[in-house]
Amino acid sequence: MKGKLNKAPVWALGAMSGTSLDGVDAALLETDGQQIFAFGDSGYRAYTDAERQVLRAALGRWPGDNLSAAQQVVETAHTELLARFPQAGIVGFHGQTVAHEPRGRGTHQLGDGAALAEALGRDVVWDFRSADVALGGQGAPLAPFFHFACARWMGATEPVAFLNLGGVGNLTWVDPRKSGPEEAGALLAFDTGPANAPLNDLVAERLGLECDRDGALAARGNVVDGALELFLEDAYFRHIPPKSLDRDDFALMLDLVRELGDADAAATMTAMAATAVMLGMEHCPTVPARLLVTGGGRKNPVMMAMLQAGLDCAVEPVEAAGLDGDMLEAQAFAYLAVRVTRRLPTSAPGTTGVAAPVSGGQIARV
Ligand SMILES: Nc1ncnc2c1ncn2[C@@H]1O[C@H](COP(=O)(O)OP(=O)(O)OP(=O)(O)O)[C@@H](O)[C@H]1O
Ligand SMILES: CC(=O)N[C@H]1[C@@H]2OC[C@@H](O2)[C@@H](O)[C@@H]1O[C@H](C)C(=O)O
Repeated sequence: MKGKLNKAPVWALGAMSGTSLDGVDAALLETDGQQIFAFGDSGYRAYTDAERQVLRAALGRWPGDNLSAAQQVVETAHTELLARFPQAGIVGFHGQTVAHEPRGRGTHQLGDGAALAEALGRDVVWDFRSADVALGGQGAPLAPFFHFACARWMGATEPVAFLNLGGVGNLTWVDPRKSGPEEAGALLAFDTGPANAPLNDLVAERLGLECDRDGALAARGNVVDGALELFLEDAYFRHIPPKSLDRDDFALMLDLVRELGDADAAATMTAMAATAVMLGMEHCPTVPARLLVTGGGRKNPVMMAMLQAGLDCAVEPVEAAGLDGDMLEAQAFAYLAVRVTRRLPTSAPGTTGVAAPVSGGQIARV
């Protein structure tokens, strides 16, 4: 009887606080840990400017540093948002990545799952990345197993690719004809390069803006080839995936546009993000039928046009396939939470470079 119950779909609530530090996304998903049965309500809780400053100060810090204020920000924002969704029995809590060095000190997500479980009175799955890193994987990206389920849900019959343009960019090539996400050759995933984070930092520093909304600034500028070429010389682009990045691994690219006017600097940084994706696409086993774009960067028409101009496949927001590009990552952590409770793998050699499929995550029970 227990085994039978374990296969039933459940409603799970996923929460993601991404590298662009804008806020927390939460979304409900009905799943058995393999198939998507239904998408549910979602919500967003922005960080205040004061909270964002506290989080920024925590970037690059590791456990043992005094991070109690930042941890409190993460836990309070999540508790406030997640309490709005009493429907879900289980919560998938990613937390806030503040440092990521898979070949060095590890990976660090702020937020204590046990504290959140107690505050919400619900079981919380958390610490999704550590086990993969401990076993030699990159610990990221983790959304690819969910991308496989999305491709199946869409009815895809040939390879498709998902691109997340968040603070960092990450690409997943999916072959939906494979039996499952852990099968060899089903997935290839990796971080492509910086996406919005350095562009946000540029416009914040120069103009006090949160982002280059709708690509308005980049649209008025010209791409400066010399700066773009210097950026593309970075060895990261030649590394064979899987590979992953920390938010600020490319922070020095701000120096490459330091002498440029605002519009040219924005256009050049937008081209840097788009060209990094184009180079990433060359690593895919086949040209996918379509590149479905999720994350905030899909709302930047300049970035999207540059991608379409440089690629041989259709470049479309995930909404073209019936998905929600603002919530895909939150949904992914709802999906992964159910997989963890059912001891199904959450990463594999093709997604993080881990030697064998691994089921990561800890479960904090109430
Ligand atoms: N209308 C818009 N025009 C241009 N850029 C936008 C727009 N809306 C959002 N963005 C960009 O998208 C970013 C937010 O993207 P998203 O929420 O996907 O990132 P994230 O989840 O925090 O990052 P990651 O996926 O790396 O963890 C914003 O910080 C901004 O740079
Ligand atoms: C260490 C970490 O938090 N990485 C994030 C980051 O943001 C985008 C990209 O870099 C991706 O690798 C990952 O997030 C998504 C949700 C993932 O794991 O799939």
